[in-house]
Amino acid sequence: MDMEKVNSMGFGEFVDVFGNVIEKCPLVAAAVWSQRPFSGLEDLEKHFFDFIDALPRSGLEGILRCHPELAGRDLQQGTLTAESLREQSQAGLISLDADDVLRLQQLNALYRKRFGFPFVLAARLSDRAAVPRELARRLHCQPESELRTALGEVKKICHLRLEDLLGAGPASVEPRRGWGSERQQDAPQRGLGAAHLSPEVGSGLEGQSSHPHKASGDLKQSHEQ
Ligand SMILES: NC(=O)N[C@H]1NC(=O)NC1=O
Repeated sequence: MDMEKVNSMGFGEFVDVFGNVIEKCPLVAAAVWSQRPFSGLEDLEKHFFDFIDALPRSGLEGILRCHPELAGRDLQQGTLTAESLREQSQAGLISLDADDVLRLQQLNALYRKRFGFPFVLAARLSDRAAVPRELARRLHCQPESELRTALGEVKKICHLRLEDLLGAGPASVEPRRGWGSERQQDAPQRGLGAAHLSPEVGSGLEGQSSHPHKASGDLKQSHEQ
């Protein structure tokens, strides 16, 4: 999809296509539509980020609270959005054994209790070993810096989803200003999770979106890339 096409979209189509680049927050896309035309992906992305950055703290926390836990209840119940399912599967989180799921759920619960919002991490930039490690590390961070780190992850997820939608090729994530102070070294192996998917699990996932927005390429496709 090129920018000409994006700039020609009516409100409804734009929100249909971009409504989930911020997980379960189509309001952000609805607001960004008014800012068109966009000169390119970076410009489009900047409008999403500017909207987020202008939110009061309650709005920032609200955005974080719209995210499903990693390897959490939505995954067990099949109620993840298509995008989130794809990301969690790429990180290998859909094929954890029971002990690993339990450990992650315990860490997620501790994190939510401490900070009041779920642990958010760009799963596609991580893997099944790094996720619990990073979660355990961030549990000890100060609330204010943790809020910033989590929002930085929301922006990384947004960036990758926009790249998927705009066909910008294999998504790259260079650290950018405003993405928070999170470490990069725990997040090197994109796509690693595919290796952990059994064919049955992988093929069973494609129709599982609970979300009306288009998946950013189906799971199978992403495994074949
Ligand atoms: N909790 C959390 O980080 N969820 C998000 N991360 C990601 O990559 N996709 C999500 O839904």
